[in-house]
Amino acid sequence: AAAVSADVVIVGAGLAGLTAARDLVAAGRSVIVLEARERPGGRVYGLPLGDGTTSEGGAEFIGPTQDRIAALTKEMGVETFPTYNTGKNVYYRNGRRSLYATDGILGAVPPDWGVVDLQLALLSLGNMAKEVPVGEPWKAPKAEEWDSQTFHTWSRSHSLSNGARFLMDAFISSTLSVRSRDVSLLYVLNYVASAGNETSPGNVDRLINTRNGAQETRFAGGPEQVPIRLAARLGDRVRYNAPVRRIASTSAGAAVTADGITVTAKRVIVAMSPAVASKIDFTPALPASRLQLMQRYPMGSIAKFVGVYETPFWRAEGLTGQAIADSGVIDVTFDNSPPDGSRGILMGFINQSNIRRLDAAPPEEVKAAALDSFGRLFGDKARSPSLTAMQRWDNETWSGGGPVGVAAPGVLTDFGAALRAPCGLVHWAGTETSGHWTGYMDGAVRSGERVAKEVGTAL
Ligand SMILES: Cc1cc2nc3c(=O)[nH]c(=O)nc-3n(C[C@H](O)[C@H](O)[C@H](O)COP(=O)(O)OP(=O)(O)OC[C@H]3O[C@@H](n4cnc5c(N)ncnc54)[C@H](O)[C@@H]3O)c2cc1C
Repeated sequence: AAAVSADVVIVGAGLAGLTAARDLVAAGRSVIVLEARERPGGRVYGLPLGDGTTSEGGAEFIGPTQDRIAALTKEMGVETFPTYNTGKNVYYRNGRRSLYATDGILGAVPPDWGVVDLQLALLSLGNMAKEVPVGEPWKAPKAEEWDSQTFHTWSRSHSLSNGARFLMDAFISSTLSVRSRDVSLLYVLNYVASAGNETSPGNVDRLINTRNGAQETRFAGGPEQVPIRLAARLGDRVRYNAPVRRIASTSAGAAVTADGITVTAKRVIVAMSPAVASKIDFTPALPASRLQLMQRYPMGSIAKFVGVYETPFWRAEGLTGQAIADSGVIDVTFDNSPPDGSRGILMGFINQSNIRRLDAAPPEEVKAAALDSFGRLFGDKARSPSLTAMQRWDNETWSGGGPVGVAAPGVLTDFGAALRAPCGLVHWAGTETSGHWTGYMDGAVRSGERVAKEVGTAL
């Protein structure tokens, strides 16, 4: 095995690790990045369609106030374009398909019965989120109370109609890909609070909307162009196929052992979700707070399915390509066509419950179920794409699910501070550690910038 030494060794070449490497190199430090996969980007991935092109298989969109990923995108010379959003959205509920406009005051929320209840509940959610210090939800005055219940418990304490209940759960599954009973109310409040920047406080609308929200903008050539170009700039500082197995710290420094290479360094940055970091063997053992946090911060479950068509035919029918459904394996869709619309690509999310049910199903079975969903939502033409592809994040060893790690009741108040607190020579990054836009690419970049400063000061 090769033996290398550097000032800092970074574990993980996702956006967080690569950003930290960029900043440390700029500060004159020597850096080695060890990446388990054969590619950079982690949860940002160009899914091969089988004809030499790709579609967004993981992260896809950015939106207003996501300033740090926007700046990095510009720095890497990657172009962006607006998500296709002209026309009506499809709402499929109780076996009925209806169409709705999204330019009214409800934005992306379908006008179901009970939408007034829903708006009142969302309003109260927004007001509670204003009391949450971004990135430090455990310091909210009512942290104990809010972290003692799931989002499900809280939402049911409002006299919500069936439609409003469905949409409340859809809000959680479409943003976190967990069920609303899986996640603490405090976690959700922090997620809302984090959907902003230093000058514009977070709010629910910015999380869920396409126009003026987190789904507003896409990347020409896919967002993976950003980590690919950043990794290329870092050159042979980034080592692939190097899963880190062990991190040992002594008074002399740290030794990080990966398959095929050992790196000794003054400081270590672990840049990944807490659940994935828990696979690494740490010597001496991590403090209990951190070890236990890593046992309590599971990933959501999610897959993305795409179908390729000669044209984006739904556009000609006055549809955005966006849908919300209460049945079928696909519950949310988007138009993933290239910027010039030269062909049509429809993308469907397969949420936590649906992908879990299909856990052992062969790909053909998932494909048939997904095409059935597309057909119900967008008509028979949607049943016969020329190409299809699927990315099942739950099957990815080095992600363990997606899009983000979540916390059940009690975790943030009792263990949250361990998300970012350095442990000896080991520092933590990854979108889960971010204040603003935790869970998003922007949060990953922010965490990389924060940890580079932290380590720079410590060196
Ligand atoms: C389906 C899906 C849709 C999403 N949609 C969006 C979206 O539209 N917009 C948005 O902003 N965000 C979206 N996200 C979230 C976004 O992808 C993440 O927030 C972000 O990419 C996380 O970056 P990271 O660097 O923190 O972690 P990761 O990308 O997970 O990077 C961690 C890296 O560490 C590597 N690694 C893990 N273990 C080891 C080890 N032991 N040794 C060496 N390397 C290791 C992994 O291979 C990976 O490369 C989505 C995610 C998914 C899955």
